[in-house]
Amino acid sequence: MRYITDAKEAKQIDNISINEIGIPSLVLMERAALGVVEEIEKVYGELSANACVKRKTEDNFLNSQRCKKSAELKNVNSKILVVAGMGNNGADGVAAARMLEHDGIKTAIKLVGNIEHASEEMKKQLEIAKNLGISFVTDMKKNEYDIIVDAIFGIGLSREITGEYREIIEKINGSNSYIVSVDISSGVDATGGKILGTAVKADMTVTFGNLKRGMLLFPGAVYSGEIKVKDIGFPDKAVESVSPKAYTFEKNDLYCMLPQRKMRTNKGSYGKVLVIAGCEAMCGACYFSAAAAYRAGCGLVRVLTAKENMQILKTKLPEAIVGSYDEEFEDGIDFTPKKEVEEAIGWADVIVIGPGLGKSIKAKLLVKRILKVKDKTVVIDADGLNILAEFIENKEHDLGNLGTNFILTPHLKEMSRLAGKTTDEIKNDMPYYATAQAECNIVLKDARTVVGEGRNIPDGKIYINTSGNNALATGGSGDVLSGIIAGIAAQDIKMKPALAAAFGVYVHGLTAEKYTETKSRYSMTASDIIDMLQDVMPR
Ligand SMILES: NC(=O)C1=CN([C@@H]2O[C@H](COP(=O)(O)OP(=O)(O)OC[C@H]3O[C@@H](n4cnc5c(N)ncnc54)[C@H](OP(=O)(O)O)[C@@H]3O)[C@@H](O)[C@H]2O)[C@@H](O)CC1
Ligand SMILES: [K+]
Repeated sequence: MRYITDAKEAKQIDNISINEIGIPSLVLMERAALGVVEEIEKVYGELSANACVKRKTEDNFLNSQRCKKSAELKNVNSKILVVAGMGNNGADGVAAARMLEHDGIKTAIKLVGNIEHASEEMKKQLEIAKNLGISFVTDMKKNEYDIIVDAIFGIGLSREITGEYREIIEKINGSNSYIVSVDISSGVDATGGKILGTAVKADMTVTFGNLKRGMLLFPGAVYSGEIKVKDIGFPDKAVESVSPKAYTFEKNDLYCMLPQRKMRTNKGSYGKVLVIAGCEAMCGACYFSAAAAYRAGCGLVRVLTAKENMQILKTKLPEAIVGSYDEEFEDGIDFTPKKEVEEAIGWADVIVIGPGLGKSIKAKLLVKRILKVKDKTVVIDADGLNILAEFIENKEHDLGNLGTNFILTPHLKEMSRLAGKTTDEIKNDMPYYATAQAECNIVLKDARTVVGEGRNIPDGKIYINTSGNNALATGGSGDVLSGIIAGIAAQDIKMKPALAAAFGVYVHGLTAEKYTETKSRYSMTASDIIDMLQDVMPR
């Protein structure tokens, strides 16, 4: 598990490390600059060997790829230009320039901003650089440098970028150079990922201590390139006392998140998932969800679906207990769920409702019933969410009333209906909409899915997913996710629903990474996601 900080938390960690624990600011800065230099020298080595770097497009931002380029970028004088602002981000850049020169790589510095406003550390770094005779330039010629280091603004960016700052950022973006941003791309808001007027389109960002939210969330993610996190010596004590609200998973978490498979266990030991899904002639979504729950490791899956789907489900997924909710409706539209539905609800540890369920009266009555469940984790997905949105619109329900046992899995459009906001509003502040609107847990799905714990959960966390790729943009992918989350939650009913949801999202993403190691990202289907679970779940 890795912390992700916002601008305020990152500054607090700086502050505690320096002012309370007593690590000198210049010591941290020296390590930060060394971290930048280490990464630059790797790139520089490739450039010197006539390899160059392909600038990324939005589509392949997750996979910054180096490639051969024929353009003649080599310059006999200065190879690297550090563009430095007047704060400590600029100071990191000036320190890095000094170290690059020390290592024999010709480096120049271009200052931006009013030197009278330079921070104390910046003044010190400038003094050292001048004493060493590092060259300063006043102009930045296009394509003169192999590498440009963006050290204009870091986490101290506080407003829209205008004037000379804007001009230089546009010049940097218009160059052919490989661009390395120090700590965060200048122009990206470290908290929300917004672009404050303009921003540097980095090929690589070397960030210090912890990932910043803004470089993972859109649109900031597109401007960050490949991200390298450098440990510059912020003590754990400082990080823990700030206890950042956001986190992400890493591969080694796979082995500690799920309960161990002990020797003397049976199918009853790993939980029971009930999937209420599929309407007449809509069987696929139900199958995907149920099959994924099994592959995610739960012990038993039971399905309640439309009568017409039963045979095909029994054939395609013989492992599942298949029943129908249809019999329950024989009394007409005034029915209340009776035997089979009530019995199945009582049986389950975790319930999924919604995939392919349709919006019929039957579906609405089923959702209404499930919304009353209080004592088990419930995943509401797809049509379940659309029906819930309708209830909310008709004032029959309130998003705020759903308890902490519920996990909603909306994509942006579904969240827009649930929250009564535009998709742009949701898109621009995903952490807020994943946490602040409801008491329940929300899996807000996008290329960078955000999972939030309800607004009233003390110390509620936000999970920002970093696994996966665009191979997941395929029909049925969401149905599979609902099943994975339920399958994980069922194995440990004490696990917080938000944690099960976040881990499910992470595992779902890993399937795409695994798949595209050997196969085309254009070809992955929902069935492939289910199959790949065998390769990504712990052995
Ligand atoms: N603390 C430490 O020792 C360590 C810090 N570290 C490094 O320091 C970075 C944070 O440094 P920081 O706090 O000095 O902020 P930074 O990002 O340089 O920007 C502040 C400057 O920008 C200016 N400014 C802001 N917005 C503007 C705008 N739109 N347009 C124009 N100007 C604008 C602002 O001006 P002002 O608002 O004061 O007028 C001020 O001059 C961090 O990201 C990391 O790289 C590491 O070395 C580890 C140790
Ligand atoms: K920067």
